[in-house]
Amino acid sequence: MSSVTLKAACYGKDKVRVLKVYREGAIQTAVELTCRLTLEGDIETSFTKGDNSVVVTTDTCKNTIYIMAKRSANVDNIEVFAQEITEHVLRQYKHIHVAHVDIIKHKWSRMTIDGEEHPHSFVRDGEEVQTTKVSHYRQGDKIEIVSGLKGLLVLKTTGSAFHGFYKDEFTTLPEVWDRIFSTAVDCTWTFENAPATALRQIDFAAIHQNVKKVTQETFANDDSASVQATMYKMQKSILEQHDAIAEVSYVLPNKHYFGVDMSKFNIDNTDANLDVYQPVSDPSGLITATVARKSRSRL
Ligand SMILES: O=c1[nH]c(=O)c2[nH]c(=O)[nH]c2[nH]1
Repeated sequence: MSSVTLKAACYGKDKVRVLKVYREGAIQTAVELTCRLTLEGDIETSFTKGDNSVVVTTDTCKNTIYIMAKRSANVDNIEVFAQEITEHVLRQYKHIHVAHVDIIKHKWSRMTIDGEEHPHSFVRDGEEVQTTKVSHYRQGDKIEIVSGLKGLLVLKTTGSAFHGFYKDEFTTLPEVWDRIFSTAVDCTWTFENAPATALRQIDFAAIHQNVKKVTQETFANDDSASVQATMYKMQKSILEQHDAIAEVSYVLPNKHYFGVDMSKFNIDNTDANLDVYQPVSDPSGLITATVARKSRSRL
């Protein structure tokens, strides 16, 4: 008898890149995605016995993504497109019990030419991407959706302080009442469990747009005591505005900008005269938190 056991297994195709063009008369729209489809189920024997009869090939996973993209009117709506793929997989392959679809949507914004939106030309105006991970379980037809925005680079030149922190013999950081605050926003939000039919009704695009708006508004308007405190305000606001969201996580690097020391040149670049900074690519601070609703039973 074997002394080992297959504890978990999952496989599929990653980095499947798709561009779908929607044509409505002269107006065209470009949607570019990077997709991953991975499967779980009665696939143990493919690992333990070399039995490929249970393997829906990773090549088929790739083809599934392309064919679903061909058929779908929702490629732009990544949470819905992902659910279309998971539904197909669970319907088609009875021995597959969980289908995971991860999608990254790249930015193609319509060009404005001579003040007019161009019908078929687009520009990558920022590296920010939209993401989703949809996990669809055959048991109970349960669908978990985690969506996100990543790579949104922001900076403010005042309205950020950091003082009153814990000090000991290792502390050298000076307290500041006015500093640069810059971060690359990585935010994910998990949807409340709901029947598959209800999940299809959620306006995912509107939620994405509003999470971005709240993130930017809070970043800009908050008199920041720390990255931690500003982040929590973003999370609280998102949960207050969206009943469909169960929890929100942020990963925010604190991209440091330090004043350049010009004392050797007899130039004052401190306090009220501080206006030349050195951006420091590393190390950076890293602040993360997840905020969820208090369970109703504890209210
Ligand atoms: O907003 C901040 N939070 C920290 O925890 C921290 N630590 C640090 O050195 N600078 C900062 N800034």
